[in-house]
Parts: sequence; C-alpha cells; structure tokens
Amino acid sequence: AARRGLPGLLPAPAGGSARGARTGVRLYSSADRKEKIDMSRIPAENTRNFSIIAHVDHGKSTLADRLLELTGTIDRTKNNKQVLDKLQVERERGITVKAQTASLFYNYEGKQYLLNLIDTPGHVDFSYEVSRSLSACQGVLLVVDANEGIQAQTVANFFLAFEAQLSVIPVINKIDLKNADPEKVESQIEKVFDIPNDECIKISAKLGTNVGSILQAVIEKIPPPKVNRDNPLRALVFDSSFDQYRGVIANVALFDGAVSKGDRIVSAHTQKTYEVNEVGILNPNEQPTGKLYAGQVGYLVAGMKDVTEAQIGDTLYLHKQPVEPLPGFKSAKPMVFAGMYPIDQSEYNTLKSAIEKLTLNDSSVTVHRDSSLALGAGWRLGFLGLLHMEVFNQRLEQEYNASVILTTPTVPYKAVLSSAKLIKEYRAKEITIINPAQFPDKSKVTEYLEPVVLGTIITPDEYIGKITTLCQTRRAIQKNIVFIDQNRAMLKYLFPLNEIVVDFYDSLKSLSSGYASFDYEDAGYQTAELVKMDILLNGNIVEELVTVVHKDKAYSAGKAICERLKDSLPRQLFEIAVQAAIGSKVIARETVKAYRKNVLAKCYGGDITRKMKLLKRQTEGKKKLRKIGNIEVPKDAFIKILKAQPDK
Ligand SMILES: Nc1nc2c(ncn2[C@@H]2O[C@H](COP(=O)(O)OP(=O)(O)OP(=O)(O)O)[C@@H](O)[C@H]2O)c(=O)[nH]1
Repeated sequence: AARRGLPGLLPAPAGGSARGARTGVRLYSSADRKEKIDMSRIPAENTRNFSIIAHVDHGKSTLADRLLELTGTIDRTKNNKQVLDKLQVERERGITVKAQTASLFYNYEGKQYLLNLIDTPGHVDFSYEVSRSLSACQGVLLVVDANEGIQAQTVANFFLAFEAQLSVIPVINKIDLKNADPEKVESQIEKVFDIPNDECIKISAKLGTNVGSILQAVIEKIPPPKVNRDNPLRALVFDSSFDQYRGVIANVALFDGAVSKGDRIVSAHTQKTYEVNEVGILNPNEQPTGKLYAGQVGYLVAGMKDVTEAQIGDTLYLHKQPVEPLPGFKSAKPMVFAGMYPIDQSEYNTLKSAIEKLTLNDSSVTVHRDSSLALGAGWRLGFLGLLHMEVFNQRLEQEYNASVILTTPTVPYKAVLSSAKLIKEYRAKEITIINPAQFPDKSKVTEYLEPVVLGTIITPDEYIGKITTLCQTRRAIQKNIVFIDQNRAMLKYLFPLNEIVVDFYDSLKSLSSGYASFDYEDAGYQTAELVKMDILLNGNIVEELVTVVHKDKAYSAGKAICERLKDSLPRQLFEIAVQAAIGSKVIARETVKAYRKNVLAKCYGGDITRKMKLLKRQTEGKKKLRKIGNIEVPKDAFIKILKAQPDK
C-alpha cells in the first residue's frame, strides 16, 4: 500500500533551523578532473545503485555528505553540510524534499566501483519520492538514530524497501551522542525487522566514525544491477527538472543498452523523437560523459522544451529500436486538495506556466482547472499532505516569484448519489468531491464516504494513555498494540483522514514531548455523516473557507474558525458578523467591533501629512487584500486560520 502524506508538521522557522546555518556551501567542481570519464570501463558488476532511507533527522543527508567526501566526490576540507539538499526551501526548512542522485567512484580491493547514491527525503509527505527512488536501486542503507531508535517512518520505509525486494543494510547512526544506546537499537531492529543484530553497522555520520565500512558493505551485500548492455537501449526516467535554457533534464536509470550524445531517442509515452544533446552523470553536479551504459544512473538533455514531454516513469529507447516499456510508477494518490488562484486575474498565465514547470519537477501534485465566482479562474491541486502543500506554495514563491490565494484544504470525500438528475450530470452513481463548494446536499445522496488511513504510532510507554485519549477524540479505532522493547510501544489505529490531516501530528508531538512518531498508509473509505459548512462575513460566503466536516464536530469546528477569523480580521468602519452556517442554519457567531469614532478622530486628528501617509500605506496594502462584500480581508488572515485549525 502507498504510504504518504502527513500533515501538520509545520517545520522550523525559515533560516533558524535547529541544524544550524546551511548557507555558504559550495560544491566541489570536478569538471576538469572527470571530463574524460570513459563510462564503458565500469562494467555493471562493478556498479551498485543504492539509497539511504530513514526517519526524518536520523542523519541521511549527513551520511551522504561523508560518503561523498570519502570517495573524493566533494572536497573534504570544506565544511560540507547536506550538500545534496539543493533547493532553497530545503536549506531554509532543513529538510530534504527532492531525492537527489550522486555517482561516487571508489577503489576497493584493486577494482574501481561506481556507487550511485540516491538521497531521499525523510518526511512522510515525500515518501512518494522515496518509493520512486527505490525503483532505480538494488539496495538501501536503513539509517536509525542510536538515541531515538526505530520510529514510525523507519518502519514505513523499511517495508517500502522490503516490498521492492531490496537488500537492506541496517546502520545505527549518532553513536557519539551521550545517550546513544546502539545495543538497544540493534535488538529493536532484530525484533521488528528480523535482521540479525550482528549485521548492524554502527557509525557517527557527524564525526565520520566507521563510515568506511558502509562502502564495503554496499559493495559486498548489495547485488549489481541485472542488465544487458548488448540489448537495445531501455532507460527509465525516474525524475526530471526544467532548465530555462536547456529545457527538460531527465534523470535516467539504464536497464539495457547504452545511450550516447547525438543518438536519436524516442519517448515510449509520447512517441516523440529527440536528439540527445548531453548525457552524463551527477557528481553530484552534472558532469557530461558523452555516454551511459546499462546499470548506470545519470542525466540526459534532449531538447524537450515542453514540460509535458518528459513524464516521470516514461521509458526512452533508440529510434527504430522499440522496446517493451518498463513498468513505470503508480501515480501518487493525493490526500489533500486545495484551490489555488492568482491574487490578480491578470497574473493567470504567468501562474499557469509556473505551476506547469513546478509540477514537472514534483509529479506527485495533481492539477485540475477550476473556477470560482469570487476568486475567478484557477486550479484545484492535489497534494500528498499539508507540508507538501506548503512546500509547493513556497517553491512557487521562491523559484517562480508567484503569489497565490489558497483555499482551505480538504480530503477527497465520496458521495453515493440518489438524485437521477445528478447521476445523469456526473455520469456516475458514486462521485469524488475534491471541492467542498460542490458538496451535494443530503437530500440528493444515499450516503457519504470519507477516506480512512491505517496509522502507526511509536511511543515510549508513559505516553500511551494520553495518546489513546487523543486518538479517541479523533474518532480513531485501535487495531493493534505491540512492544518493540521494554518501554516502547507500536500502536496501530484506523483514522478518518480528515481528523489527522491538519494538526494531529502537532498534538501528538506536544503531548509526548516530541517522543512519539507517526506515519500512515491508505486504507480505503468508510461511511460518514458529513455536512458542508460555510463561513460568512456579514452574510457573504468566504469561498476560501468552505469546508466539509463530520456532523458531530460541526459546532466546535465552526466556533473555533469564527474565533480565529475574528482575531485575524482588522477592525473596520463598521461592525462585522463572523458566522459559521450549515445551509441556512447559523451554528456559531462572533462579532468584530467597529472602530470607535474618537479613535478615528485621534488617528487623523487634522494632521494632513499623517493622514496622507496612512492613505498611502492603505493603497499599498490593498494589493494584498481580498474584498468580501465591502469587507477588506488581508490575504494572510486565511492562511493563519489554515495553519491553526481548531482543536476538535
Ligand atoms: N551527534 C550527531 N549528530 C548527527 C549525526 N548525524 C547527523 N547528525 C545531526 O542530526 C541532524 C539531522 O541530520 P540530517 O543529515 O539533516 O538528517 P536527514 O535524515 O537527512 O533529515 P531529512 O533530510 O530532513 O530527512 C543534523 O543536525 C545533523 O548534524 C551523528 O552521527 N552524530
């Protein structure tokens, strides 16, 4: 089953990440050194394709830095920190979002090996990237923190690798920490994953202790890729990005044959033919090699100018030598949908092209055109979780200078229709609702269905009581509980997705002082009593805030949203009624009082320059305002509400 998408983990503030500054990192330029690399000299038997997987913060990127240094790929005299985290958002938030690839050359027992390392993100929202990276690998390093031990995502990632039948090398990291207990972690690994404890490699990625033995294990324990260089080319596009000047850069893993600069290649997906302009390895910067052979992993530029041309999961082959396409990837299943609109409709086309380019690099986002009376023409985007949504939004801003309006995220509900008219309109009896504004009325449906997920929580036993209570308030059903050592338990719960999508992780973290971890996988749908809730300002519906809620929670959710909205709305010249309503029935109300006359008088006070200044500031501010009726709402008022969802 696909594992993905946890919401609510709103990361450390920009720039001030707990892991220290990440700026000033320079990649070692190896352009001269390896210009003439002859890739044919490295047979598939001497190639290893592997990935590092771990729970968030257990040290994947730090280990990757050490492996890059040890193999001379980057200069070890520099203070390298998370070299593979290239995106600005990754450096600011201190998390890996995109999987990156690096080819390492290593001499072992008189032979030269090519070790292709694919770094993967740790956060659950990005586990789609993990499974995609694994399809190009034969083995993984499963990194576990010697102090924290196995966490929910260690389990999830292990099973991704296990299901893909990859060799797993367990690595216990951070043995330098004062409270490290590698023996305890070894026995957890044996108990949960059935891996004999003498197979664990104990290291400190930070200090570099024992990292060399990892390279030996990679060579000895991970099998080389099974490929055939004599067959015609068969290359899997496992990632791609867009460069303004060169067009699409495809990351490829070669399963058969070879590809050279100047070759004519065909995309199995579009059947279009291209000429290869550049081909090479990632070192970790692009390093042209002129040719790549089966078993190798690298990049390729072939004049694909349109973002739709390089589909991730596509197979490339040589012109006139068609092959059976590789299986590709299951497409990602979005867990959270939100509307996205340009702040000003004149920016529609610019935003459209930015979204297209960014979705090429992040193929797990789904995009549908959408429009709204109040917000104009826009899109409805599907994300793997709330953090994923935030990161996408931030990347749009940082990499494309786009600023957008986002609506309240919703999970994909379903409705079984009873109205013949609607069945005809949708040409289906069961429909999926990804836009709360289109939620059909109770009188037109037989039943509503909500998505559910199977959640795994790993926690020290002292928090079990509090966690059980939290899960109950989220309508969860306990499925299982096992102890993974004397004082750590693994709990399994069936959750309605909408109960965990926003803030569950934050609540779990705070009640367990940060010690409990959480991950989940898709578990289908269940019937539910759902209602559509509108939020109104002086009687006008706020399109951004239409939501679907469980009937039993409507009152508390409505009240909390009204309170939050009241706090984030600036006072205006008149009173504002903030209401939550189901149909025509108002279930909660708050009031934002008007400015008092004498405050206004004081403020303007006859001082003309002061008045002008105020007016100027107001016009500048107008650009960031949304008008609902005659009420001016700052754009970030809604975002504040999204982030601080009601504790139901
Ligand atoms: N003491 C100690 N700290 C370590 C060690 N390895 C990593 N760290 C620290 O642990 C933190 C997380 O390390 P990262 O390498 O960024 O972790 P990650 O698993 O790549 O995290 P994501 O990319 O966000 O999934 C950083 O502050 C590292 O400096 C180690 O061996 N010892």
